[in-house]
Amino acid sequence: MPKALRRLFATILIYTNPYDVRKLWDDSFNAMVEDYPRASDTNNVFIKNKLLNDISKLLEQHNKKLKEFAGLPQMIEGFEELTTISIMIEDELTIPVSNEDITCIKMLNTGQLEAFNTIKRSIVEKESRTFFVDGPGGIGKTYLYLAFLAYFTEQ
Ligand SMILES: Nc1ncnc2c1ncn2[C@@H]1O[C@H](COP(=O)(O)OP(=O)(O)OP(=O)(O)O)[C@@H](O)[C@H]1O
Repeated sequence: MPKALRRLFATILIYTNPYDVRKLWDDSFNAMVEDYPRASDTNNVFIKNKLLNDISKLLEQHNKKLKEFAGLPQMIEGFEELTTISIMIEDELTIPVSNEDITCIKMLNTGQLEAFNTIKRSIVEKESRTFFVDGPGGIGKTYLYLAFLAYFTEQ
C-alpha cells in the first residue's frame, strides 16, 4: 500500500501539477513511509530523504526531476549512495524461501538455537548490533543463516 501511494503521489505530480505540492507532501508523508524500516538509528531526516529518493526514481521514469516541483523538499546531496545498503536488503528479501529453509528453524541444535535467539532478540529490540558467527567447517553456520533468512522473510 505505501508503495502504491508513492507511485500515486508521483503520478499526481506528473499529470496534475497540483497547486499546493507541499500540503500534498505533508498530508501523505506518514502513509507513504509506513513500510520503511525504522531501526533505532533511523531518524526522520533519513526517512524523509529515502522517500524523496524513491519519488525521484519514479519521476525519472517520466523524465521529471524533484526540483521541477516547487514546494517539495529537496534531497540531501549524496543520499543516493547512502541507500545502497537498503537496496542490498531489498535484494535479500527477493530470495525465495523454501519449505526446507522454514524447517531449519525447528531443527536448530542447542548452539544454533542459542545464537538464533540472541541475534533475533537484538534485531527485534532494534539494538543495531553486529554479530560474527564463527566455527569449524560444517558446524552449521550456513544452516543458521538460512534459518534467519526464512524467519525474517516470513515476518
Ligand atoms: N541443526 C541441523 N540439523 C540438521 N542438519 C544440519 C543442522 N545444522 C547443520 N546441518 C547440516 O550440516 C551440514 C553443514 O552445515 P553448514 O553448511 O551450515 O555448515 P557451515 O558451518 O556453514 O560450513 P562451512 O564453514 O564449511 O561453510 C549441512 O548439510 C547442513 O544442512
